[in-house]
Amino acid sequence: MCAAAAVTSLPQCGTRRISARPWFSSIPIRCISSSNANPAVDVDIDVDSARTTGADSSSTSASGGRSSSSFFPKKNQTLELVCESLGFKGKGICKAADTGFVLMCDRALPGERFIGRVSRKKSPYAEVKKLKTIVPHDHMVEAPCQYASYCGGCKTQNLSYEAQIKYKEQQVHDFIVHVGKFDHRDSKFADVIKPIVPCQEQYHYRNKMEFSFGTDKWVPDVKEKNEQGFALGLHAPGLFDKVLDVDKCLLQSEGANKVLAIMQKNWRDPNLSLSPYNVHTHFGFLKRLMIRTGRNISNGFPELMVNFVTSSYKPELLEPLVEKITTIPEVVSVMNNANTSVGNTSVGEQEYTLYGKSAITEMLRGLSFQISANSFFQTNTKQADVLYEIIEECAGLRGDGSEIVLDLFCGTGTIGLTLARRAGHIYGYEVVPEAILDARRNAELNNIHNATFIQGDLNKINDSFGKEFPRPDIIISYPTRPGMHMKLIKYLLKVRAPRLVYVSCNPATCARDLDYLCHGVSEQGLSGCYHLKSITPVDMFPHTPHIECVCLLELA
Ligand SMILES: C[S@@+](CC[C@H](N)C(=O)[O-])C[C@H]1O[C@@H](n2cnc3c(N)ncnc32)[C@H](O)[C@@H]1O
Repeated sequence: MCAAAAVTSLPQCGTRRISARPWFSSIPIRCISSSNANPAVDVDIDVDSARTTGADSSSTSASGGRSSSSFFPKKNQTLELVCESLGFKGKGICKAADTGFVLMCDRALPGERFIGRVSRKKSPYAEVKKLKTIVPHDHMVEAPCQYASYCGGCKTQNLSYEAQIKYKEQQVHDFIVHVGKFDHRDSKFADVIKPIVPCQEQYHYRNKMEFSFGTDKWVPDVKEKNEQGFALGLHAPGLFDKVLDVDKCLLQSEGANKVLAIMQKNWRDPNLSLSPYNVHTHFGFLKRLMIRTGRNISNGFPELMVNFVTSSYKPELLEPLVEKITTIPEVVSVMNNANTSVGNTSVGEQEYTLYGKSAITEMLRGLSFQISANSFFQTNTKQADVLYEIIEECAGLRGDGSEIVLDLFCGTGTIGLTLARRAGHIYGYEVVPEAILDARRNAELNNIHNATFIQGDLNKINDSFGKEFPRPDIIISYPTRPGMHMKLIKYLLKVRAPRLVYVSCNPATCARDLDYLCHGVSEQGLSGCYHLKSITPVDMFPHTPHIECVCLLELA
């Protein structure tokens, strides 16, 4: 078995794209030659050798005992399958009996035996839609949310939390081995991958939810044309124009649910003449409802911001709703982002305060942060505290005020500011100008004077990057899901900061970037210069497939 995935040409973005091939977590793989590889998919796995996987041989399939290379199911073919594990994006990984051919099924959970129909062929695997469960999955629990089985948000609510985190931990391990090319047979490997840090609060942990208004109410399992009617809720999975009407979401705070309930009771009242925005005709007024939960920094009580995203500015139309929702004492801010564009964005061209303050506050690691309607802020505050504590431990600042910290992808400056107390100076880098303004404001709010925030695109850096600040002793890098651009990898390998803390929200691109930093990038003539000291998976979002990781790298 080869633990390495194939390396092919670098696409334009400058880094290998990682295809979401989650099944490799549990099956033997072999390298594919770069000449055979799809140039758009730079890390790929051939499942040819998957015959020995131990897929449940008692399940029937159309394979007839052939190898996976000769077996390829037809579109619409029905198969009886057993889900073996959970992969990337939370899809269930199944294998056709005898062949090991991989089929992925949304919402299939480990241990579940089911009938599935092949919906999509995507060599070298296929996607399956579940038709009927024959034997339920292992570690089954009752999902407390009535929408859990079809809302796109919580895919694993009816899988015990212990099992959820076990599969997340497994995924990180497998990406590190198969994409990152770290040798799991190495005696030190077991110490490098730390146990996943679970989330103490598995419900009501989100401090921000965005609901859509829609003209097409989505009723699950009704094909194509759905029940007509207006809806306020969450987009049906994969359907931008259909909205699942929800009156409660168990991931948001109790206060936010009170707001949602009042909205549901009132917004359709014909006397208010409110219309949801139609994404096809572009008529209609109400686009989105965003509810944010923060905390009053003087008394610690929750405070709520409600943000209406509308297609025009007509405060008189919103007034009756504002009156109703402000009867909830926690509501301290009602905002209106008016957006005339046809795009699906919640950021308005103009922002108006309809009631109270224009920003709410929150505490993180003892610091206060201002959160305005469109500010980026970690969505699980309590677990962000835990994540930042791990980051701080990894950063290992001496605390003598001498060290320079570079906080890449700094957002509103939260990580850097929490480290500033023990650092000489913090330099934060971020592409969104508003986030930089928030970061500067947050520094002021906390009386922090040793932090500088610089706006810039880290995908477009050149050789002069790094001239604005002294050589860093510690670099924190927390990119978005695509991971780091090759230009940034080159900079990191050139500047050789003694300590690098890589925080990731995508274990696939995380593993790729760790491979670059530790083993080099042969196509670019770059040698790796780091040792992976530890990787700590952190569960920030129970019931969803998301996983964060904090990786500590030290100069080799
Ligand atoms: C995962 S968030 C981390 C934010 C922050 N460090 C925190 O802990 O809350 C990633 C951040 O990277 C920023 N970002 C995305 N692409 C970027 C780019 N090309 N250059 C600089 N910043 C970027 C995003 O705007 C976002 O604030």
